[in-house]
Amino acid sequence: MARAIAGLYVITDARRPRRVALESAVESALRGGARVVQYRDKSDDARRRHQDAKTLATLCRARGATFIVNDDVELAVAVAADGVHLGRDDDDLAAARAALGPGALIGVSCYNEIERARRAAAAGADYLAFGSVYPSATKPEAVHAPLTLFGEARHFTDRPLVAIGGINADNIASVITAGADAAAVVDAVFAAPDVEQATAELVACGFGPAPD
Ligand SMILES: Cc1ncc(COP(=O)(O)OP(=O)(O)O)c(N)n1
Ligand SMILES: Cc1ncsc1CCOP(=O)(O)O
Ligand SMILES: [Mg+2]
Repeated sequence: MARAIAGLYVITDARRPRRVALESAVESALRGGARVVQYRDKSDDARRRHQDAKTLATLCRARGATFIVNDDVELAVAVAADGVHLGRDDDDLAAARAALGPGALIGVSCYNEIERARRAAAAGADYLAFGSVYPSATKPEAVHAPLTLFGEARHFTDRPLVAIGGINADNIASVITAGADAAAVVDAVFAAPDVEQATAELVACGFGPAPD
């Protein structure tokens, strides 16, 4: 069943612009064990963004994976995504909830700010993301978020906690041990020469063998 925020959470890389390549890369990530897919594309090519998001929404639905659109509430509604991810420069949570409805999954970036997480949880966020937990080549300007935030946040919310930023096979176990329910990655999956194998390795290192 779709809609859970747990396990390996992969985020697409708009530096790989072709739709067929994008679709096949995401398909490989799903075969490797990714459970959540976020479509992240900062371009202003609305037509491509709509086509890509529609393609990935269909793919994720068929595979039972959760599909999230980054930033763009309108696009999430248009392609019937499972939800949207919002940061401090994006729509606010109440507006997104009004547009997407009570069943949508709305994730909120909390950076390294525990008070922002507390407010987002109280306002009804469905998951909270902290990062960058390690230096990120995808977003080198991101603030550093210490792993202690996951334990702190667990005191006031039972919502899923997501770690993001510079996560790879060597360090993914550390973020799960710290209390993250999901690990979000771009490069560790989509910059890998073999996307399926890289995904499977991350899943094995972070979440252990799949149950029978
Ligand atoms: C799962 C997840 N966590 C954090 C982010 C970052 O969101 P934001 O701060 O809005 O930055 P951009 O991704 O929009 O550059 C994310 N996208 N996903
Ligand atoms: C969107 C975002 N926000 C904080 S780090 C990051 C990028 C994560 O990408 P990578 O897994 O390649 O470090
Ligand atoms: Mg954003």
